[in-house]
Amino acid sequence: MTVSSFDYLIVGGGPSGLVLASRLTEDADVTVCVLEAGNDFTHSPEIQIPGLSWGNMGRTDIHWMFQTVPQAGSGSRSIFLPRYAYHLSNLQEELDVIKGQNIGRINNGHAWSPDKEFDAYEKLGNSGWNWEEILKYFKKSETFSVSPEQTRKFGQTVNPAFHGIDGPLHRTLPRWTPESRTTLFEALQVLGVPYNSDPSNGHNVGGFSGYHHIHAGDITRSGAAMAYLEPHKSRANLLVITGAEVTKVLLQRNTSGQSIAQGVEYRRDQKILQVNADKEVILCAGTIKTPQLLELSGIGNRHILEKYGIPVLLDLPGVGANYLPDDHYWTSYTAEIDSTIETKDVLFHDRSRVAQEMEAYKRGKSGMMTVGASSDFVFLPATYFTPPDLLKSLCNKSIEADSAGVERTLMIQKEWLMSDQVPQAELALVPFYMPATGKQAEAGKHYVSFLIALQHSFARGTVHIGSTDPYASPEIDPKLLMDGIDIDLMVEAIKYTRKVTDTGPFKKVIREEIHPGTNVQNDADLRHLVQETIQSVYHPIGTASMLPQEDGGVVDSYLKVYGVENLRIVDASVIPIHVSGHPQTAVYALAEKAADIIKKGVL
Ligand SMILES: Cc1cc2nc3c(=O)[nH]c(=O)nc-3n(C[C@H](O)[C@H](O)[C@H](O)COP(=O)(O)OP(=O)(O)OC[C@H]3O[C@@H](n4cnc5c(N)ncnc54)[C@H](O)[C@@H]3O)c2cc1C
Repeated sequence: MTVSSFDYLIVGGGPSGLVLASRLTEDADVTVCVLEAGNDFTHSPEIQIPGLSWGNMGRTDIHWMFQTVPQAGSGSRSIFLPRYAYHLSNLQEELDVIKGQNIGRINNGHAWSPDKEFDAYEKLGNSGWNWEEILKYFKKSETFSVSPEQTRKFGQTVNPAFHGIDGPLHRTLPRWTPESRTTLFEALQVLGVPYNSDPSNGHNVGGFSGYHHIHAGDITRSGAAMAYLEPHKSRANLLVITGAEVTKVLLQRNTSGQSIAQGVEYRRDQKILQVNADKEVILCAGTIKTPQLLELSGIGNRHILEKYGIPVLLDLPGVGANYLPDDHYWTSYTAEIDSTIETKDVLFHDRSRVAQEMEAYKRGKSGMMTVGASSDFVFLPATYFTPPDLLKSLCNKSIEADSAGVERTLMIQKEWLMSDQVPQAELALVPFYMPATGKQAEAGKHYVSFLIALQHSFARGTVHIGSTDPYASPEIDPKLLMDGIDIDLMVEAIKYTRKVTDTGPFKKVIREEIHPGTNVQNDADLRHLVQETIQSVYHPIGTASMLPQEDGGVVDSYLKVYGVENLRIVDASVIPIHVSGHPQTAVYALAEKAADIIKKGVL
């Protein structure tokens, strides 16, 4: 067995792991080793070119192909829940129970969340975690660029109060927008939904064109690997080992009985190896794998560990417990539209058009390949799309909570339900055929779809080991739609989407509703449709929540695991409550702040 040692061992090269690796090795005297199960795809065109990113969906070499356990609340279906692996590049994709890998990961990381949502971290007992603080780190992570033409088109400038100008990650506005964007914003105006020219300023309600992690210069995707790792790969104090799957944290007890993390065990090329941490082991393995690693190492709910014969080093019932499955689980609306309106459907049916668009991308950095699937969004508080009586009755519903922390997050979410400043539903405009069920598009026809997603699901599930096999998937049970609130909100959000497409300018271009379909009208049918079609957008959090220990927390506000020395968690699993913006930007900010905490020497 080969053993070596570093100051910090980082388990997982996703966004959080790579931010930490880059920031900690700014000090040449500090040594860091990143162990990542996946491989490095940073420079492959499928990762780099925004328009090709969707083609990565389902690639087992890039993703951990997780699947949930069958969901009683959604037709006993298992929901596909991919996770990126080896985030040395930053992607986005999905699927079933093995792993794929990709170091770094790139997404539409959006900071679009209102100040109130981040302030909730502090309200839950995490001192120093609030909007002002998170904004500081958003800005540290970002270089935001807009051209004069984009300022004219989107009404947005670089406002240094809310945007960074020299951070590692590049963000910009889309170069190509679908024709249906204008139709959408006109219809919203008729309905009284405001246009929001900068949803990053702490107020994210309304319709807007989102900015993406794309380099404004060469229009390639800007993710953790490209932004945080590539420029520093040659640092003598940084080692990144890919294809290294960590199987457990090595813990010892000192003479006073305190558990101390000493290193990790990992598998690479069929060999089992060990590496030691002189200062800390930092878990950045993500919401699904971090709780699994803790449990396999003897940290977790005593009953679960005992069930699998794992010696209990620390009884910490919060591990794997506060699983907030998705802030954006979704169904869809799809309709055929007037064929004079240009959509991306051409890319699915016309090879010569694909070649033409690739050429436009290569030569002029223009056209459909400069953007991902969706660039235009509507963020709606429930007060915009839910009748007041229904809202009141949803707020009065009681939901079972298995810890004080969960109970408090649910209370906060109920307050947000009544707020006209906290969005509850996102409609993402998808300019092509994308129904949530598998009907086929007809070649030559043009379609518009909306991904209709909830932003603050009330579901609370679990992620626990289902065996002692470190290479097996943990049991993922999001308990989708079991809370009695989400399904009603979803039904109302679908009705509102129909209202948008039935309004003025949109109504004129709609030919036929394909999904849900004109035969699905009453609430009972819509509820059934939601149960049968709901999908994940792959934004899980919370399985190692930052909360007071007595409230079911796993880490304190310095991200240190309660009751263990030298073990920290810095990834999406510590986020205790969802924000309405897509989470990746929050993860970058979290990791930037964590790096400062560690550098300041908070042990
Ligand atoms: C398909 C898809 C699309 C998404 N789209 C968006 C989007 O558009 N916008 C957005 O904001 N968010 C998006 N997300 C969510 C976003 O990717 C996550 O919130 C974010 O990546 C979380 O970062 P993390 O560092 O916590 O964990 P992860 O990104 O999950 O990184 C964990 C890393 O640890 C590695 N790892 C895990 N276990 C081990 C082990 N035992 N040993 C070694 N390495 C290990 C993994 O391979 C992975 O590289 C998407 C996610 C997916 C899966």
